[in-house]
This record gives sequence, structure tokens and C-alpha cells, in this order.
Amino acid sequence: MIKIGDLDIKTLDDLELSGRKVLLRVDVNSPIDKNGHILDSSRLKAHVPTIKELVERKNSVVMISHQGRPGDRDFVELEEHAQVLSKYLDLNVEFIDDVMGPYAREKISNMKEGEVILLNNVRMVAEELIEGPPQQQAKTFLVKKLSPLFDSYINDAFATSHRSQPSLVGFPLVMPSAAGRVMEKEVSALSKIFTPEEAPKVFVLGGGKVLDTLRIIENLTKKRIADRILTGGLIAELFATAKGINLGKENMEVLEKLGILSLIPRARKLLMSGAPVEIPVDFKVEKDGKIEETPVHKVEGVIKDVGINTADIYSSFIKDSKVTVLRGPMGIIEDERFRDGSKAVMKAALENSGYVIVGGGHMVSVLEGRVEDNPKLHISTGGGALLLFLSGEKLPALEALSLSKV
Ligand SMILES: Nc1ncnc2c1ncn2[C@@H]1O[C@H](COP(=O)(O)OP(=O)(O)OP(=O)(O)O)[C@@H](O)[C@H]1O
Ligand SMILES: O=C(O)[C@H](O)COP(=O)(O)O
Repeated sequence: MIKIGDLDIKTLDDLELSGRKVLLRVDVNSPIDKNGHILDSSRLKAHVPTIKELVERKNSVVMISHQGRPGDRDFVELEEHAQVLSKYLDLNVEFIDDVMGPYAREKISNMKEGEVILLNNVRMVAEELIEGPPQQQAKTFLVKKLSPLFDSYINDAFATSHRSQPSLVGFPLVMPSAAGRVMEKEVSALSKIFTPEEAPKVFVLGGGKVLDTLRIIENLTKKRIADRILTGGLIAELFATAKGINLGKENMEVLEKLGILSLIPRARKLLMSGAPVEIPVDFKVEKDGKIEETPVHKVEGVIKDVGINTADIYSSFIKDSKVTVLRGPMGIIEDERFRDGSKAVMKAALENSGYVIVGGGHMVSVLEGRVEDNPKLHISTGGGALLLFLSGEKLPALEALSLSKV
């Protein structure tokens, strides 16, 4: 059983799972290249322990997932996903080109112990795109057609837990349901953020999603969760400007174009209410094709990364942290010349003895493979779900799991 706030959620340890037919909601939504192929399969790999365990416990497993959204380039079928999963699992994952029609239902009914199926993209079913409360989603055709074929429902899709769609919130109301191992790992790692005993807590927040990050800082401040919030990326520029620092014409133009200047009053309010927000003391800027280090009060050129002194000061704060959360890079890390700030904070976090949580594709890429066998490191699979979780919002899929029938 996992406890999150006032919710109690069953895990694979709490359900009778042997010789059963299990419907497993996974999130295999992956970046897709221009030829329609999977670019990065880390989300698929993440589900391997859950699937393996269910197979080893002699269940037959039917996976259901979305990929992209209708109308988008990455809205593709899941045939290649099944092939990749087969490779990781070293067993045949059969792709079924159907979601809930007679073909899929017949295949599911005839499954034998240990067999694994991946249904086609659940967002081909129009109902899946409508968000609504669990009680409404439990009455959808998706739930009505599929639930009678299964003994249990397992949700392992933490990265989609912020959506209140039928495949995520409809099933727990009508059948015994539990969280899979990915969901369990995410929830127990991320709940360290809200545990007062684990302190001090340092949040390293950067990147480009300024409004989302501002919401996180508002929540962390309101609930007095963070001891220090070290800013980089565009959120650092917002807070520097909110403090009255002139970052120069070029950077102000960037902030204006992105609509970030309108957030200044919210940032000021946070600063005045005692938010433990730190801003860089220096930046790495690009000016007339040259790269320079410049103090925060004398910025000339376009800001591309935090400076050397900031990286040192931030690293020293991280050194004493018991929980460090890193989300969003310190600079424009797609360019190798501007990765130093992000690399420095990551190094400090990994060298410290505390717990480290890394979220968001860009910061994960700064890990550069240093992930094996590190029990103190948690790499979240969540994008939007993680942002919402950190903002203190409830995740509908978790709430629904807590309503599990039986
Ligand atoms: N100073 C800066 N100016 C402009 N862009 C910046 C700056 N610093 C970082 N960025 C950009 O922020 C982007 C990454 O931010 P984002 O918030 O999307 O993080 P992420 O961790 O990848 O999130 P997710 O995985 O959820 O998409 C990168 O493209 C990077 O170039
Ligand atoms: O990548 C994600 O954030 C999840 O898979 C959810 O996808 P969505 O934003 O299309 O609902």
C-alpha cells in the first residue's frame, strides 16, 4: 500500500495476482522522428519491471496506452512500441490493431497464461480524449467493453496521471485496481519532497516553462517546503527583473516576446512574501559572436547560461542538501558551450549524500548516463504530471486508484 496525502493506493503486493487477466495502463508516449519512428525508448524501458513481474506471477497481460494526440505528427500506431517492448522483455509482445472492437475482445478472451498484448493507441477512441470525473468515465464504452474481460486493472502510467481520461480513471471504479511498480516508485520518491523530516531541501529550477515553474515556486513557498530555490534559465531572468535588475535590451526583448514580463507582479509578490529564491550572481552571455562571463548587474549580450561564480555558489548550497530536486536546465544546453552551469549543479547533487530527484527531458540528459545502481537517484518519467505534482495539484489517476473496487 502506498500513502500519498490522504490517499491510500494499493500496489501489486495488495492484489490477488496469479493466473489472472490483467489490464495494464502504461505510458509509452515517446518522442517520434519525422519518419514516424521512436526516438527515445526510456518510457518503454521503465515499464519492464512491472510487466515482467506480472508475467512471472503467471498472469496474462494486456497493455493499453496513448501516443501523441489526434492531429499531431506523433499520433502514431503502437506496432513499433510492441517490437521495442518485446526486445526489452525478451518475450513476444503481440500488437493488436484494435482497442476495444470485436477483434481485440476475442484476442483478449482467448489469451493464455503468460501472454502479453499491446493494444493500439487508445486515443483512436474518441471517448479517451474527453476528460471527466471517474464516475462519468466508468460509464464509457471503453470501460464497459473491456472491463468484463479482466480480473484486475493496474495503472503504471505516472506520466499521464494528470489526465482524467477513461483509461486512467474509469476502470478503478468497476474492478480491483492497483498501482504498478513505476507508479509506486514515482509516488514514493516524490513524496520525499513533502516529508518535513527530510531537510534541508534544495530545488534547482530552470528551463523554459516559466509559468509552470512559477506555479511550483508559489506552492513550495506557500507550504514552506523549500529551504532554497536556486533559479536558472528563463525563470532566473524573471526573478532578476522582478528584483529591479536591468538585464539589458536584448534579454528584455526575449522576455517580452515570450510573455514573461507579465509575470513580474507574481514574482515580486513571492519575493516580498519571503520565498527562498536565489538568483544568479553572474551569467554566461553571447555578444557579437563572443562568449563572456558577466556579473548580473552588468549584463551585455544574450544570456545563455549561469556564470562560473553562480555555479560554485549553487553547488555549495546543494552540498548540504538532504533532498535536491532538479528540473529544467540552467542554460541553453542544446549548445555544448552552454551546458557548464547545468553540469555543475548536477555534479554537486550526485556527489552529495542526499536524495536526488531529476525531472524533465533536458536535465535528465545532463546526467549523461550516470544512472546505474544509484539508490539515491530518482529520474522521474513525468513531464506535465511532475509539474502538476510539484505545484501541489491533485493527480486524478492517483485519486481514482484510491477508489479501487474491493
Ligand atoms: N536562458 C535561457 N534562455 C532561453 N531558453 C533557455 C534558457 N535556459 C534554458 N533554456 C531552454 O529551456 C529549455 C528546456 O526547458 P523545459 O522547461 O522544457 O525543460 P525540460 O526539463 O526539458 O521539460 P520537459 O521534459 O517537461 O519538456 C531548453 O530548450 C533550453 O534551451
Ligand atoms: O508526455 C506526457 O506528458 C504524457 O504522456 C501525457 O501526454 P498528453 O500531454 O498528450 O496528455
